[in-house]
Amino acid sequence: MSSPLDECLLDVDHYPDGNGDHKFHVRNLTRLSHDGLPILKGINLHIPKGVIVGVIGPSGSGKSTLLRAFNRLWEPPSSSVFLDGADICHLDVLSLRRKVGMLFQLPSLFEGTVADNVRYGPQLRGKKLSDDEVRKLLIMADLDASFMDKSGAELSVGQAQRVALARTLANSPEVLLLDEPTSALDPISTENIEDALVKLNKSRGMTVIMVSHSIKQIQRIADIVCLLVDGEIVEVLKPDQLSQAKHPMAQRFLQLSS
Ligand SMILES: Nc1ncnc2c1ncn2[C@@H]1O[C@H](COP(=O)(O)OP(=O)(O)OP(=O)(O)O)[C@@H](O)[C@H]1O
Repeated sequence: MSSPLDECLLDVDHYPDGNGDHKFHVRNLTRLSHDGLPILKGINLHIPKGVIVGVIGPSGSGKSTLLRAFNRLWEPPSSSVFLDGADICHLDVLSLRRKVGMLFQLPSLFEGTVADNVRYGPQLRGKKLSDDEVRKLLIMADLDASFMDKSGAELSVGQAQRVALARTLANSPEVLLLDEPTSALDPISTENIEDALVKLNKSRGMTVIMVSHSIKQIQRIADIVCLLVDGEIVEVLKPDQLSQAKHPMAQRFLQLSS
């Protein structure tokens, strides 16, 4: 019997649409720029439930574009991205983004306190989180509950990123998309965020898809790594097998990045 990680390596055609074992299923995902140049060239990928997937590759290879397709920040063509077997183009976009939360490189907090930020998403749906619920979410994001009444403006970038994580977690996402979430942070803040992600993955089975420029970071936390070169996934490897990448551009990228 194959493990979930092995399944990620299999060709998409082995599975019919709606296979329940995968969180995401990407089929022939293609994007052209306004000038007609290919940005994504027919990506095929299965992402099993509950894994941490690292996406790495040279600058301009299409990593952010791929990530943004998963919650329709970029609208993919229909029948190319499936969440739990459902074409995401047919889902209500706001419910999709609650299920598939996203953190960016730089946190952008709203005006008000940390608690106001964390309460934001549920409040849109008419639910007011109690102080206790806010504290729990902050702790889940590896931030001390005493931060609750601080203003967003008082925080360091690393603390603000963890508030942004708690704000995302308040929507109870099943998947977290992360676009270089620690590239603006110092090593200690980076470790705090990584710890929080690993805990969320282990304790809640949250699926995490993370773009990172740091191969070391990917090796620390990812279960599986997708190497994207020039709009194509050229390798899907386990983190300890990265040195075995065969594609010449992937090898060069890995050599220069290590
Ligand atoms: N909205 C857009 N319109 C036109 N071209 C775009 C658009 N978004 C991205 N691109 C182009 O698509 C290519 C891939 O961009 P993308 O940001 O996805 O790459 P990346 O791998 O995330 O890069 P980086 O590591 O530098 O962030 C680039 O050549 C970029 O200029």
